[in-house]
Amino acid sequence: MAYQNVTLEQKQQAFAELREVKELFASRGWFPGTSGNLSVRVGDYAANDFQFAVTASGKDKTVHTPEDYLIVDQDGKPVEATTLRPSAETLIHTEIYRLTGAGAIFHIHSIYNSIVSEWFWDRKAVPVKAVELIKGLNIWEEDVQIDIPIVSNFAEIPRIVPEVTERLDPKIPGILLRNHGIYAWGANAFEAKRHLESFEFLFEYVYRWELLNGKK
Ligand SMILES: CSC[C@@H](O)[C@@H](O)C(=O)COP(=O)(O)O
Ligand SMILES: [Zn+2]
Repeated sequence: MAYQNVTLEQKQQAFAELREVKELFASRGWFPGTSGNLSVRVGDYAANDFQFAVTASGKDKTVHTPEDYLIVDQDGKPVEATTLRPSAETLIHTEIYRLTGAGAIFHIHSIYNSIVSEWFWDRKAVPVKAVELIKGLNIWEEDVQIDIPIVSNFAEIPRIVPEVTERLDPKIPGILLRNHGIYAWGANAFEAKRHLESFEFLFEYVYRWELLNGKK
């Protein structure tokens, strides 16, 4: 099927949305050393007619330039001739869109998400029990325990994708890469941001809890 290319208006709107999120996350120190990447979907998931706007690879995400974003297709390939390279991790975005129908996907590296992903690697998931911010993930059961999946962090991104396919839990809007960072998503940028903030709160909570208790 031939996909409709996004219109100029859709593209400008998607880039403006990414810019706003990028600026906020940068102010929190969430893009150290050019790490992190962001995307928003443009078009209709149900009709399988969409593309997405994604951050260009290797850019300093604490500044704004005219070369910060580009539009890619569902295989992660630029839809227009450009010298920009999409994020090196675009294939993870394509797989998350395919599996979830999300409207936005945000990836950041933080000390807390990196440490807990390594600390709980033997379980392949970070367990979190009965912390109020679990509700920020739209999970409302009382005293619930959630397990946030962790996948391997291979240098070759295509090797990570099958683990994402296998381990992604439709109830949990995020997945950790071991000693690397978190991918969080939502129906739109507002929800993806709420999920990411909730995850980061939970990771700091778990880290401090483990430290207090001194054991797994
Ligand atoms: C420079 S450290 C981070 C990268 O290796 C990568 O993990 C990352 O998050 C950013 O890659 P990018 O290609 O800029 O989207
Ligand atoms: Zn990364």
